[in-house]
Amino acid sequence: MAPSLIWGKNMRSKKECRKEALARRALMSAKEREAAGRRITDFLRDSEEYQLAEKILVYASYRDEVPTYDLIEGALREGKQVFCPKIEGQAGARTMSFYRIMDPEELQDGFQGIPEPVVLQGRHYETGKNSRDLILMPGTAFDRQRRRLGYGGGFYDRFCRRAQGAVRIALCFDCQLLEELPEEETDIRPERIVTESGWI
Ligand SMILES: Nc1nc2c(c(=O)[nH]1)N(C=O)[C@@H](CNc1ccc(C(=O)N[C@@H](CCC(=O)O)C(=O)O)cc1)CN2
Ligand SMILES: Nc1ncnc2c1ncn2[C@@H]1O[C@H](COP(=O)(O)OP(=O)(O)OP(=O)(O)O)[C@@H](O)[C@H]1O
Repeated sequence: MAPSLIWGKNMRSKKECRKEALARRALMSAKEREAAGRRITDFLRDSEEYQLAEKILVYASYRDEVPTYDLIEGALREGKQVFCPKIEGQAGARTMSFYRIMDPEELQDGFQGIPEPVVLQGRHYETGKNSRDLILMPGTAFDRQRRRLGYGGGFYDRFCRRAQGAVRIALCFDCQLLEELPEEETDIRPERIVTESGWI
């Protein structure tokens, strides 16, 4: 069955939008990325959502994504519980779970070379009553209506549906913002987006 699309006139495909935003992100220098990452981290730390959250579900950044290692270390130092995503299951039936880490060294290269948490007893994040838990979402492209595209796995869309009570904030460089993204009914928008220029 074809997915139901809320498709405007002349709207570009998700694939094209991803490609454009990723190409723009790749043009940032390491220095620019680092400086922008620091500003994003500072904005986030100042937010009520971050300060109130006891549990933070955060992607472990890889390649040229908005860096999250300072955030992870800071949150651990402050005594927050930090969980990172892991892709589990065989092709065709992959799902995303989160596992608690106590130290960034507990992350090891996993799915597609992304750093993932080691699976240990008692570390699994349970979706259910998740009020005040904070999900920090990665993404490839965003727009000002807070539409979001990831790498195309649908992992965050599926996970966020199960973690209804949690607050969703996406981390994004300014250059990843496009005019208007296509959206499917299953896409879940973050409640806020933070870039190096501030909040959307
Ligand atoms: N740092 C980080 N961790 C994360 C995510 C993320 O976006 N960033 N994810 C967010 O979901 C999940 C991993 N999702 C991924 C989904 C697809 C591909 C990927 O490489 N896809 C192939 C082609 C896919 C296709 O054929 O459609 C590619 O891009 O070449 C990578 C990661 C969980 N962990
Ligand atoms: N809750 C869901 N139930 C069933 N299928 C879904 C759900 N969410 C997304 N999908 C499907 O998964 C596929 C990939 O979705 P999409 O292109 O939106 O991923 P993405 O948002 O880029 O990736 P991610 O969420 O992993 O960052 C699409 O075919 C979409 O219809």
